[in-house]
This record gives sequence, structure tokens and C-alpha cells, in this order.
Amino acid sequence: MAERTLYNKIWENNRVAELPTGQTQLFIGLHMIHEVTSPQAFDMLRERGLKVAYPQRTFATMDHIVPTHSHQRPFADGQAESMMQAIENNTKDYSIQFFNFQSGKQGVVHVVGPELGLTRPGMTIACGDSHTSTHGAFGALAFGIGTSQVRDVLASQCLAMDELKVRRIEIHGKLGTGVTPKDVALFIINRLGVKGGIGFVYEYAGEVFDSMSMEGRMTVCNMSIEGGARAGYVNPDETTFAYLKGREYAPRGADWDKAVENWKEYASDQDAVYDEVVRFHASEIEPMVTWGVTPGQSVGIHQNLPEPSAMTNDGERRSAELAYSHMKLSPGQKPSEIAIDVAFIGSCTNGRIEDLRAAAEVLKGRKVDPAVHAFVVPGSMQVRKQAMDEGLDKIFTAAGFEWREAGCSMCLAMNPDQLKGDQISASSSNRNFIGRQGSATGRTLLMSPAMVAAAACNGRVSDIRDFNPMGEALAG
Ligand SMILES: CC(C)[C@H](C(=O)O)[C@@H](O)C(=O)O
Ligand code: SF4
Repeated sequence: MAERTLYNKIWENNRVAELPTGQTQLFIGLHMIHEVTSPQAFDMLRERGLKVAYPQRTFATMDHIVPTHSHQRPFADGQAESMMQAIENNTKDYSIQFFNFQSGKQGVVHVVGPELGLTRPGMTIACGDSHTSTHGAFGALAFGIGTSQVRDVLASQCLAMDELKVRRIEIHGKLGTGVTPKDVALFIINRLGVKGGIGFVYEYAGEVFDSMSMEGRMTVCNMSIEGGARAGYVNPDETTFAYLKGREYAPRGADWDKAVENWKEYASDQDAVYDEVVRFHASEIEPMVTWGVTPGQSVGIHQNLPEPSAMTNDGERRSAELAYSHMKLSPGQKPSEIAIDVAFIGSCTNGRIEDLRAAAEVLKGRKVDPAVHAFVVPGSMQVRKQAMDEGLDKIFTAAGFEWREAGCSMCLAMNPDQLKGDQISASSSNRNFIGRQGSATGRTLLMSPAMVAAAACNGRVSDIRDFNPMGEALAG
């Protein structure tokens, strides 16, 4: 038998049955829900008189619609308030643990699961949200599902799934100064395409991932879906175990040692067989910024924006032309010529403590350009608290950033945080689709949190490497 990947092992371990459709019935170890994709799923359960099969395996939070100026109830927006009430009632009726404001644990679902130690190696994880791939950073098999599948998981703790192929993406060497996991994610998508991962799970490997923090691995796994992959993972290692140790839901005492031994077994075998292997070198990766309307339309900070006429692929060229007309940018421009109106730091891609630390490091002793509206939205209440314990909130506010409550905020703008007109944002989020940040003509530039901070201070897209940590721009 061929040696197995982590994907093969988790799949086989959780296989319940082969279905007549050719799909596999897969057991789901952890199910997370939020207020947007769960209400109809509960309605469907009620209509059929079904119970939740394993309520102790589902955990709820709310994130998308939460206002970030204040968590004060009732919310000013009646629709947001009623979505909030729906999740309160549903979790109560079906005895599901709900991380509400009072718990101090509310936040973006993909920040909350890992930080509470709910996300663990070797698990199958599902959530009605495309960025569920984030949890793969722990060596879990985690995928986003639709509302009818949320119903299926609630009712049976199982999903009918098609088998996926595995592409191993190796990045060798060491990342240069100022090059972050976000740049790695944008680089991979740029090279392999926004549809390149369709039908695949991505296994991220090589020195770059071996030496990456859990926060960084989460950033990269989070964006697997932006490259078309249904899921992405990093094999569990000592970094994974160190992150999990002592977390609220992580095993303790003798159970901990047993769990670690078991988790190690899930890592892909040395000679595992992959459907594809792709290799890059870290030295190819620069700080990245998107210029278009897909996360694949990006350049290194010192490259000029590309010429559509030079693109040999028709679809790519048309997409670039559309992007230029929406973005009001031109081929050949330099990223540093793009002025910004809004700076947003947050989201399940880059709203964790390390992201906030990296941005605060840039902002120490600096001021936001007066023309820029800058705000930071911690990914969860726990991230927010930790940041305040470290004094990061003071650095942000002294620089001119607003310090907000936890939520999805302007990542998706299903709340009052929205671009106006054709404003341009420098954003640490994951999608730059047309209309994504609340205005049909709004424009989004994706980049790392440190790059957002730098852009906020300069009023335009900037190379993070031109800043030193002491608050002065480096000469030259
Ligand atoms: C609202 C939700 C279904 C959606 C998703 O699935 O990803 C959102 O989180 C997003 O980032 O676009
Ligand atoms: S932060 Fe953004 S990407 Fe993440 S779940 Fe919320 S809306 Fe989706």
C-alpha cells in the first residue's frame, strides 16, 4: 500500500460508508456555526422534526453582522439584531455551546476555534463558511460547507463528500525581511491561479512552513480557498503542539501526552504519494499587493502593474481589463503610486495577535496620514484582550487608528464598516472582489497587516522594508 498523506489518513479514519452516489459519508469531528449560514439550517431541522445528533460537537459564535463600534444590544440594525436573536434561540433550543459577548470568547469563527483549542490535529472540521480551510493549519481536514450541509451535520454529524486530490506545495529556504505569511499566500495564488486548486487539498510543506508560527500557518491555510483548493493543511509538529498546550478545550495531563502521540501519527508519511508536487523558493517572494479584483491579481511591491496585452490567456486578459477599469488603475503603474483612503487591519486572515503586533511595530512613533481613515478590528475578544494587555491598543490609537470590537468588520461589510463610493482600502483581509467591502465602486488592495500599517502612515502603498522599527523611514 502506498504510504499515506495526512489527508488520506484523516479521510480513512472518518469514513462511515460509501454512498450509492459514489461519495463518501464522512464523520465530522468538529462543527462550528455562525449567524449567517445557520438560521435556515435550524429551520430545516425544525420542519422535519429532527434533533441535533451530537450537540456537544457543534460550537457557535457570531461575527459577520456584529457592529464593531460597540457590541451594545439591541443592535441599531434590526436585521442584525434578529440574526443575533436567531442564533441565541437556536443554540439554546438545541443545547449548543454559544460563545456570546458575555462569555468573553466571541469572535470570527476561524479565530475562535483555534484559540480555544477546539481545532486539533487529525480532525475533520466543517463550518458553513468558505474560510474553514484556516483550521487546516493544525493538521486537520477542514472545509467550508453550504447551509444544507450545515443541516446535514447538525442532523447526522456526517457529510457526503467527494474525494479530493492532494497537491503538496513546498517552499524552501527562508523568507526575506518584511516578507510575511500573507505574502506567501498571495504569491502562491498568483503563481497557481485562483482556480488552480479546484479539486485539490493543498499540503503546505518545506522550510518556510516548518519555521512558520501557527498564526502564519493559519493565514496561509485560510487563503487556500482563494486559490480554489477546498482545504489546505500543514502537518502537525512541535509548533502545533506548543500552541495547543493549555488551551481551554485542549486535552490535559496524561490525556495530553496520549493526544500528542496520536496527533504525530497523522502527519504525512515521508514517502507519501501525492497527486502533484509544486516547489518554490522563498527568495522568489517579495511583499505582495493586489491591484485587481481577484486575490490572484497581485504584484511584488517593486513590480509594475502588468500589461493585459502581454497576457497569453484570454480569460486572464479579460479579467485584467475588467480589473483595471474597476480599480481605475493603469498597466505599468507602480504600487507605490496608489494613494489609499482607508486602512483596515482585521479578519480571519490577519486579525490575530501576531498580526496586530506586526502592525503595531510599524506604527510605533508614527502617525496615520490625515487623509486616511484607519481602524483595527481584533479577530476575537480574546485577541482584543491580549492586545490590550500588551498595550497595543495604545500604539494604534496614538498613531491615529480606531480600536474596535471583534468581528468580521470590513472584510465583508455585512455590518456598518463599509467603504463609501470609490474609496480605496489597504486591507489585511482575503478578498478584493468587486463590492466586497460594502460599496459597488469601492476598491480593495490586499496586503499584509504590516503593509497596511505602512500604507496608512504614508497615505499610499509602501514597501514595509523602507521602515525601521524605531519610527523613522530608512534612507535610500
Ligand atoms: C458569509 C459567509 C458565508 C462567507 C463565506 O463563506 O466565506 C464569508 O465569510 C466570506 O468571507 O465571504
Ligand atoms: S473575517 Fe472575512 S473571510 Fe473571515 S469569516 Fe468573516 S467575512 Fe469571511
